[in-house]
Parts: sequence; C-alpha cells; structure tokens
Amino acid sequence: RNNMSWKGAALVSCTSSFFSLCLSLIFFQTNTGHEFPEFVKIVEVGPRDGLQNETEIVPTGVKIQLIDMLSGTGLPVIEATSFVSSKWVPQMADHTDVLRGIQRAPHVRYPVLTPNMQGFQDAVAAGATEVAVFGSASETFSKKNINCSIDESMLRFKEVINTAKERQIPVRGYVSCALGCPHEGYIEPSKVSEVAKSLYELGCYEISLGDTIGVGTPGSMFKMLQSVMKEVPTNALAVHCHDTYGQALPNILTALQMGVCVVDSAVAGLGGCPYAQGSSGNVSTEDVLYMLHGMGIETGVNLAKVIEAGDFICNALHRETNSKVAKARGRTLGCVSVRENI
Ligand SMILES: CC(C)(COP(=O)([O-])OP(=O)([O-])OC[C@H]1O[C@@H](n2cnc3c(N)ncnc32)[C@H](O)[C@@H]1OP(=O)([O-])[O-])[C@@H](O)C(=O)NCCC(=O)NCCSC(=O)C[C@@](C)(O)CC(=O)[O-]
Repeated sequence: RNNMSWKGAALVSCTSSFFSLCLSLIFFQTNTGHEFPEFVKIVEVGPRDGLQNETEIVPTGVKIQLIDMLSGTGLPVIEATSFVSSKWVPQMADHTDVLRGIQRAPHVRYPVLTPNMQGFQDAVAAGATEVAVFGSASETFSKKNINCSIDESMLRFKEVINTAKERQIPVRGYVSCALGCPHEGYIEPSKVSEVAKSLYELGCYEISLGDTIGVGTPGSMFKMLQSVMKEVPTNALAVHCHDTYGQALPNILTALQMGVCVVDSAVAGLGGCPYAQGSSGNVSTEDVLYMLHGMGIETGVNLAKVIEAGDFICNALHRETNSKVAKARGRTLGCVSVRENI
C-alpha cells in the first residue's frame, strides 16, 4: 500500500509538473513570439569549470586526454583551462601544459579564462587563440572570486579586451550570479543587464549568463533574460546553468524559447565554482544533447561519443556520472525512441 501511494503521489507530482511546464512554455511562447532555434551551439566547459573545483589534483595527462576525446565528438567549443592564480585555484596550475599538450581539431575552438593582463599574456604565450573574461552581477561574489569590485574588474577587462582586439583574439564574457548569489541572495535583473551590457560594449562577442549556484527557475530566467535582451542582442547571449536545484534543463528550455541558441554545459555534469560553496555541477552535456536532439534541434555533436568521454573522466576521478542520460543508457528502458536520441 505504501508503494502504491508513493507511485500515486509521484504520478500526480509528475503530471502536475508536466502541465505546469507546458503552461509556462505556452505563456512564454505567447509572450516572446519566438520558436525554438534549429541549431544550438554547445560550449563545453567540463575541462575548466568541471575540473577547477576538484580537490585532488587531476593529472595533466588526464585533462589532455579528456579534451582530445571531446575534440572528436563534434563539439564546436571546448573551454580548456584558466590562466588564474595557482594560489587561488591550484587545479588550474598546469594551464600552459594543458593548452600546449592538446591535439587541436581544425573546427574546434579552445577558449581559456583570463581574469587580467597577466593571465592574458600567459595564455597567449601558451598558444591561446580565444579567451574569456569573467565578471559578476554581485559585488560580494566579484570580490571573493577575483579580488576586486565590479567597476575595477571592468577596468581590468577593458585592458584585456583592447589588447586582444589588437591581436584579433576573440573574447567571450561571463556574468556570474545572474540568477542569484551565494552571499547576496537575490540579484536584480537590471544589475545583470548592466554588467552584460558593459562587457558587450567593451567588445565581448558573446555574453554567457551564469546561474553560478543553480538557484534559478524558468520564472527568474525569463525575467532576467527579458531585462538583458533590452541591452544585448539575443544572438550574442549564452546561458550557463548549474543544476543544484534540478532546474537547469527547464531554465535552458526557457532561454531557447526566448531565442538564445548558445548553451554552456559540462561532460558528465562535472563542476562547481570554488568560490560558490555548495553549488553543484554544471548541467551535463549529455542531458542537454539528449533534450535538444529529442526536440529535433541540431547541435552537430555525437552524444554517444560525449558519453564515452564522460565515462573516461568519471573513471579517472573514481566518480559516478552526474548525467541522467549516461546513467540511463546502461539500463534496459524498453523504449526504442529513447535509444534513437543517443
Ligand atoms: C584574479 C586573480 C588572479 C587576482 O588575484 P590578486 O591576488 O588580486 O592579484 P594581484 O594582481 O594582487 O597579484 C597577486 C599575486 O597573484 C599573481 N597573479 C595575478 N594574476 C595572475 C594570473 N592571472 N595568473 C597567475 N598569477 C596571477 C601575481 O603575480 C601576484 O603573485 P605574487 O607576487 O604574490 O607571487 C585571483 O583572484 C584569481 O586567480 N582568482 C581565481 C578566480 C577563479 O578562477 N574562479 C573560478 C572561475 S569563475 C567561475 O567559475 C564562474 C563561471 C565563469 O564558471 C561562470 C558561472 O558559473 O557563474
């Protein structure tokens, strides 16, 4: 009887979640007038965002092999490492060896994080051809993450972006805490749009809006994007969702429906930010691909090969994958269409 009532409750809960998701999508559709995009660009952040929070140092060879495996999956962008202080993030201390050690595939871009001129110069010396600066919509997070205020960070980024322009190096920009801050809590959408606008005007070609601690919902994602889209063209926006509250896929779906067609994700759902305690990994690349392919949205990425790369890194880390799709793949689900998506 307990089992039956549990199943009944689960069914009611799933059915009501499904209907509320459908209702919210209909609401968003009528309010945004957008259809889903036909193609979505996936930015794989596993080797950087995914690994930066690991307490045990991951051998450089493992990082290189992971990136090389991901390079063979059809992913167009793989964020390889970050040129930050090794005192702050020891896991990324081998950035130069990683960047020099990977086999670059011709159609893949390998951006690296550069918080300041020192990081930029080291990255270029190591062979970086694309970089990313990372700001925050929260003053406190900015201080804790990069040791300066938002205004100071913009001055540093301006120098990086201007030098990058001279060398024709594209720069991506991140806005952390776009849907909440581990220290300040709620962040006004207007603050997110202000920081996104500054980065865009400085010359970042794409602005990735990070739900750093994974607290967002389709409701807050909708409001935040509505505000940002007044300042930055939609085709220059990306979403970067962590899955702490299990909202990453619905949040991404909301963004897609509003016209965003760039999604950051991490193989095996690795990750977390060293300066955002308790936040879980990024949304898994496998789960995003499964959803997109199931909707008929093209990505050019081979999901089965991403799952293989996920198996590799999870074995190396002695860890179970965070990807629901990778977990489900090993089971007999008795449903042909599920396998077709893989
Ligand atoms: C930004 C800094 C470097 C400022 O750090 P600082 O201590 O304020 O820097 P400083 O300019 O005062 O210099 C102090 C020392 O740091 C060195 N230094 C200075 N710059 C560099 C550099 N680039 N690389 C290596 N070393 C550097 C510098 O040479 C000096 O060395 P010392 O003389 O003491 O030996 C520091 O705060 C830092 O490294 N922070 C790391 C932040 C980080 O990596 N956070 C995680 C990534 S962000 C994230 O995960 C969010 C995101 C992007 O994924 C999106 C989302 O989910 O929201």
